Amino acid sequence: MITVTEAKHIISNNVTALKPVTLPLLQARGKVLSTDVFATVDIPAFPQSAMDGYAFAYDDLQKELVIEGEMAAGSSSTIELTTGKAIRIFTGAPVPAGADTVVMQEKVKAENGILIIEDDKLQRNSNVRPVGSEIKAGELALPKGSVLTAAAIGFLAGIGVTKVEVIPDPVISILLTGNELQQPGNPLSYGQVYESNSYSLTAALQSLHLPVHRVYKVEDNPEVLTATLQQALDESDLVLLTGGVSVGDYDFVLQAAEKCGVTKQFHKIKQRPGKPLFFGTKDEKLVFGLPGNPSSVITCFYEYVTEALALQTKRPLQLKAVQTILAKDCIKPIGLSHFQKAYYDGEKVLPLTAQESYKLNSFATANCLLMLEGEKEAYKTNDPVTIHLLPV
Ligand SMILES: Nc1nc2c(c(=O)[nH]1)N[C@H]1C(S)=C(S)[C@@H](COP(=O)(O)OP(=O)(O)OC[C@H]3O[C@@H](n4cnc5c(N)ncnc54)[C@H](O)[C@@H]3O)O[C@H]1N2
Ligand code: MOO
Repeated sequence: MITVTEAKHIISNNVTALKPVTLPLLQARGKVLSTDVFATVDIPAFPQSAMDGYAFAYDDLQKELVIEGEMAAGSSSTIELTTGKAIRIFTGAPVPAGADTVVMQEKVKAENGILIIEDDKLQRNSNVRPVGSEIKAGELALPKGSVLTAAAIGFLAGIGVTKVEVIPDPVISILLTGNELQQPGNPLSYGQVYESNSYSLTAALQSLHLPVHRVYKVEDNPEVLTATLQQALDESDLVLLTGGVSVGDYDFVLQAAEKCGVTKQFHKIKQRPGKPLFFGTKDEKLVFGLPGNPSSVITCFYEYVTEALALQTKRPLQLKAVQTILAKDCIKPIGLSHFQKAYYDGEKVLPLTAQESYKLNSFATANCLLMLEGEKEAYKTNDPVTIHLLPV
């Protein structure tokens, strides 16, 4: 069995970023640019008024100015202001040639077509946005590797970009194994359990803004599992299997993966929950065999699958680590790393009850995983510890 750190190293050494695709701007939110984006035009493309008011030539500041004409936003008029004149102007409108300064309408008296300026702070070029002051044609707008936030999308639209080259979302399939699984909403027959792993995985992916391509449900039959895994691999960049990775007579995931040409990278980690976690690769495609217990599935997703997703997408998808202190004494199993469901109040972390891997009841109220690693077994109140914050 390998350690948590070794398992994470194996993942980082075996996952490559997905091939870039070109997408319409609005489909690229949250994705990472795979090329630099340059501006092709000056923005603003014309000297632009930043206020509703009057445009004039600063050299005329001391003169009595005659108001003549009007420039609204969107005006294509190319009139030129002559000396001694001011023009009514609105925010976003082109400042006409001959004018270089705009005074806010709150700081003037405009009577009988004559403008009297009452603004002692006014300077040459006040309230005029120069051509290219947001960005100039040919300048770098956003470098390769930028995450496209809402503001980045708006910025690119604002410089006229309509498409971008980005690292796409991976195509993710979930493959559930187990004859005992029953869909929630149906009555449970004796021996059945409600299928919950596809729900927690789909929701965890949703919180990372990643869609699920398809959920397959397979009975514990090696031929059917192999054929279904093959189909899922053909369609996907990442396959998440749940259940069937342990040593039972009905645990067929490892042999199905081998038959599909998946190279085993690791199986079994010195940890709880999720000891029999499997990770394999087929070319650039990834396969995780998540141990079926509901708490093992979601813990392994957060601790390992997010690492792989971060490498496939170049997005910061891993859980955020925080150093804190324990709110009470706790123990962990000898020789295993323990990811405990816990609650962090901003000052201390409280390990919760129900740490067994078949239970989700305290996980449902946890907001972090408490990482108890290495050989130490007993921890005391106020001991320093690391936690991983769970996304909502
Ligand atoms: N002899 C041994 N037995 C087990 C070992 C071991 O080392 N030696 N390891 C145990 C550990 S630890 C884990 S974790 C589990 C993992 O087993 P599998 O991955 O093979 O999972 P299953 O046996 O298929 O299922 C385990 C458990 O989870 C329930 N389950 C499965 N899928 C779902 C689902 N979609 N929704 C809800 N619940 C699900 C399933 O009914 C079982 O109760 O192996 C231990 N055994
Ligand atoms: O690894 Mo298993 O999750 O301890 O039950």
